[in-house]
Amino acid sequence: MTRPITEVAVGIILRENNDYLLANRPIGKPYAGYWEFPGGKIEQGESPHQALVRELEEELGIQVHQSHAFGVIEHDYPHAYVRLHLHLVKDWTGVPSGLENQELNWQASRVLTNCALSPLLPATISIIEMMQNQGV
Ligand SMILES: Nc1nc2c([nH]c(=O)n2[C@H]2C[C@H](O)[C@@H](COP(=O)(O)OP(=O)(O)OP(=O)(O)O)O2)c(=O)[nH]1
Repeated sequence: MTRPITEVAVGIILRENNDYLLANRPIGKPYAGYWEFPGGKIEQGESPHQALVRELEEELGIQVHQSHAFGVIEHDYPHAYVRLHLHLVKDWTGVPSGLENQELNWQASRVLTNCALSPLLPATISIIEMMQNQGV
């Protein structure tokens, strides 16, 4: 039997000095306490960009003006088979805050071994590797 696919929009939010933002998954979600890129499930009829605009306003209180597709990766978790639509978000305004009580942290380096945050979601590790390989 094929598993349903959960479509997810993932924002690689970059600030002017090129740091990227990670968030800690809040209690109550699968993999609570793991670090991830902000984002969430795409609702029916939404594009990944539209989902990001909604999710990043809800979770962080920031306004996304533009985003650019960066790639798609899939991951088979025990709780779900997910397809992550990765978007680079450079054009945004506001001050990110953890509106769902999640901790936030800006990271400077794309080198995985230099990421001070642990644990990372398995698919999040692949995203950081992609960023490094593609010189983001
Ligand atoms: N946001 C995000 N999700 C990721 C990453 N890596 C990764 O495997 N995922 C997976 C974990 C989850 O199974 C799924 C995202 O779903 P979610 O539960 O966070 O979505 P949501 O905020 O819409 O949650 P919900 O409360 O509406 O259920 O994607 C990542 O870097 N960022």
